[in-house]
Amino acid sequence: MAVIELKDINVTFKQKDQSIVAVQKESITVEKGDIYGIVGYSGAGKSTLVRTINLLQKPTSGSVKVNGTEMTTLSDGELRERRKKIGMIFQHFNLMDELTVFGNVAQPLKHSKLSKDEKKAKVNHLLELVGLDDRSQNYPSQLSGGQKQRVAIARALANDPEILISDEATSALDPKTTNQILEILTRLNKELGLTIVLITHEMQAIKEAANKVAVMENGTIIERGSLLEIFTNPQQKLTKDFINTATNRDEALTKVQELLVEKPLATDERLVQINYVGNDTAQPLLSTIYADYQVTTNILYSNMEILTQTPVGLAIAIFKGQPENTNAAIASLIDHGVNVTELDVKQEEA
Ligand SMILES: Nc1ncnc2c1ncn2[C@@H]1O[C@H](COP(=O)(O)OP(=O)(O)OP(=O)(O)O)[C@@H](O)[C@H]1O
Repeated sequence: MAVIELKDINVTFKQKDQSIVAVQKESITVEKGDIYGIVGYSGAGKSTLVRTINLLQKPTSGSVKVNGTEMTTLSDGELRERRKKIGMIFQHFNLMDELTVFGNVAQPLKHSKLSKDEKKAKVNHLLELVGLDDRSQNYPSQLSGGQKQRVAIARALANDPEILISDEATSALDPKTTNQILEILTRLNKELGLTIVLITHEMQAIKEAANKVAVMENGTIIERGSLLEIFTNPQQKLTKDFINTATNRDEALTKVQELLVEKPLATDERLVQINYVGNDTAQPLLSTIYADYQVTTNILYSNMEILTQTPVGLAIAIFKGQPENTNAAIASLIDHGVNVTELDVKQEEA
């Protein structure tokens, strides 16, 4: 079931002497239970597009449906009610410094019909959900960045939202804390059936949490698909760049290239990148190419990820053998569904 349907969204910001097109005729559908990642560099239009979901940003034109209701034509009162069901978290947490952790989480419940005791129980339950029940009387200044973001998550859940929008929520955090936050979001997605839209400039974060991905550039989505599709068969250069960073392939290739300056390839050696998906890992196949073609494999780097329950592997290796044998070995690997790309020793390939 589609929970969010953005259709033909345009957002243009008019300034004195120019207009900035932030989102250009873009559509996106988010199904219930998705963790939908939107990745792109700063200025791509991610926040602007996503802020149209709760009309924090009014689209210049286009339709915004949440659970089938057109949001752009609601009265102010109706919109206020609907917005309560769409929680948001941000890069800089946006907590109120003068309120305790408890006070911050209780803030959205100020006008709710719950009794004082019910509110208290609810806030304590939310703090338990994010593992901060022992810090309820602290002030934000007494917390780490990761803890502040956990308070922000608890606050975003106060009105039992169906949708959580995470706008660069992990961008100010170190990698370990980022993973803790992403684990919390993944758990809330599973346990509460929370639909999450995750905006980030880091494909790594998408890889950890999302099941669907859209890549955005210059106000448009240039590529979209399931996490597995995007990681195993990216089409656009920008998508490939993001993935190469997220799988540490870029870093590994730079090291390999440095190594090859010291010890260049022999004439019967070739540098290759091997990609495979699924359970029949490339490993046994690489041993068969020695038996069948007398081509030896020297693996310089390898990385395996489990993406939505599917193993996805990447290796950088040197094949050594007679040229015609190496060609036949590569053809055989490709026949078996293993993707083999010859790498330029000096320069990065697109
Ligand atoms: N209120 C505004 N007035 C004018 N221009 C704006 C406004 N908000 C965003 N823009 C412009 O719209 C474009 C898209 O910005 P947006 O914030 O959506 O990008 P983003 O991909 O979310 O990047 P970031 O993560 O840096 O916020 C940018 O060129 C930005 O300068």
